[in-house]
Amino acid sequence: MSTDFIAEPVVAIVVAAGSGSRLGAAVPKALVPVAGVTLLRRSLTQLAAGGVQQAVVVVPAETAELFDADLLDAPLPVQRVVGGAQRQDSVAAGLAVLPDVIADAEALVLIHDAARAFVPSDVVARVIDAVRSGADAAIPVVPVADTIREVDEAGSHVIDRTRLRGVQTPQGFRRSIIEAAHAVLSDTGTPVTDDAAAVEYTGHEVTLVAGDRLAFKVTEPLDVALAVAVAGGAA
Ligand SMILES: Nc1ccn([C@@H]2O[C@H](COP(=O)(O)OP(=O)(O)OP(=O)(O)O)[C@@H](O)[C@H]2O)c(=O)n1
Ligand SMILES: C[C@](O)(CO)[C@H](O)COP(=O)(O)O
Repeated sequence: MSTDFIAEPVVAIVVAAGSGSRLGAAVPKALVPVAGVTLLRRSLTQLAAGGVQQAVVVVPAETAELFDADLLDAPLPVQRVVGGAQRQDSVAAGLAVLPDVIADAEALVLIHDAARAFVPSDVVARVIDAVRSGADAAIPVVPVADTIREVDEAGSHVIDRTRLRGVQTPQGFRRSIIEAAHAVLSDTGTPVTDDAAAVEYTGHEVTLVAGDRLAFKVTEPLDVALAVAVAGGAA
């Protein structure tokens, strides 16, 4: 009998179903080209380089067909699915098709914003390694660069930024844990802004790994200028 260790498969859910209203591009944000390569394709390439083996790509219902050409010859096997009104709905739509994509109940699931197109492959690998090593949830984080103030009715006060972290993606989970967490959110109508908050809501601990400024989220037009500079080419 072979005693070789067979690592669990790694599947990514890449959420690309946002409207991109703050960017205001003529095409869906995930299809915005930077130096000739779309944000979505860049994300898939970085995920594959970091150890992801297949992906579910969640796209907007109104423009779903526009994504087909970009997904031809993707750097890893991809299934396209339509998303929902909020990011959380889009993640849930991706999780819903996982049984069609992968049989292994203990697969690793990475959830990634297509808009974080320049995430370094070593960040992806760190997230995968942390979950493989036993973390229920692993997320990349970076220190906060600005001084931060909390505002309330009484005025505002400064927060100790040494205790704060900016949260990036991909966020990694054991499949059973993230599926159960999103089911609870759906049953209870609980909103979250990321998937680590979902598993935390269901009582799991979140492990932090080192993120990278390059995993910035393309959100506003200025971010495209940064993306072009990072890509080292013309828009
Ligand atoms: N209903 C939604 C909303 C967001 N997203 C995805 O979640 C990621 C993070 O969202 P953000 O970058 O803020 O994108 P948008 O919601 O599209 O941006 P905006 O708020 O400017 O409209 C993106 O990859 C986006 O496509 C999604 O799949 N489904
Ligand atoms: C998931 C996320 O990118 C982590 O920082 C962030 O919460 C997404 O927020 P958005 O408002 O949906 O872009």
